[in-house]
Amino acid sequence: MTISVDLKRLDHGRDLPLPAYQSELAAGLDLLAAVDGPLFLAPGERALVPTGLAMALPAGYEAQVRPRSGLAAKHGVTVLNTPGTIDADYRGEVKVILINLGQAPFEINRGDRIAQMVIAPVLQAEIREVDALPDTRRGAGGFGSTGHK
Ligand SMILES: O=c1ccn([C@H]2C[C@H](O)[C@@H](COP(=O)(O)OP(=O)(O)OP(=O)(O)O)O2)c(=O)[nH]1
Ligand SMILES: [Mg+2]
Repeated sequence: MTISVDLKRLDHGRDLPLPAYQSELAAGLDLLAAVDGPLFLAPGERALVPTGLAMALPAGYEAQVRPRSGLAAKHGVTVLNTPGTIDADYRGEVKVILINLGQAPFEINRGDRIAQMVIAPVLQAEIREVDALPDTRRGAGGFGSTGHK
């Protein structure tokens, strides 16, 4: 299914290409780093990386900021708060909280594809407080209660 999403390139991202799906049925749009110069992430270090983008999602949708598996597998670099949540009413700059969990410093340059953004439908719940919840077979069992293998 396809929906329209309004994206705005901010001044410091004006020269960067718009995020794009990299294959016909890709789920995520790659997000680019709108940094001025190289940004070095030491092992264990994190950074709030600008994308130079703002957006307006339709009501009923969110955008999820997710890691790229290549960066994670090759360099240990991931999105700290994955999946990051972009609310439909957010008009600020989309930023990516990257963390280097690898053992070597990681360099980010302008235009590098640092994360991906998945547009997804989201429901808002109408919360009703109750005194009792319906019984189930699982009950309060969790956290490995069904076995460990
Ligand atoms: O990876 C992220 C996560 C969030 N945001 C922006 C969009 C989102 O709509 C807003 C708030 O995010 P969130 O609700 O996760 O953060 P918070 O700490 O709860 O901040 P707030 O009190 O502003 O909601 O920040 C990003 O740009 N990147
Ligand atoms: Mg919040």
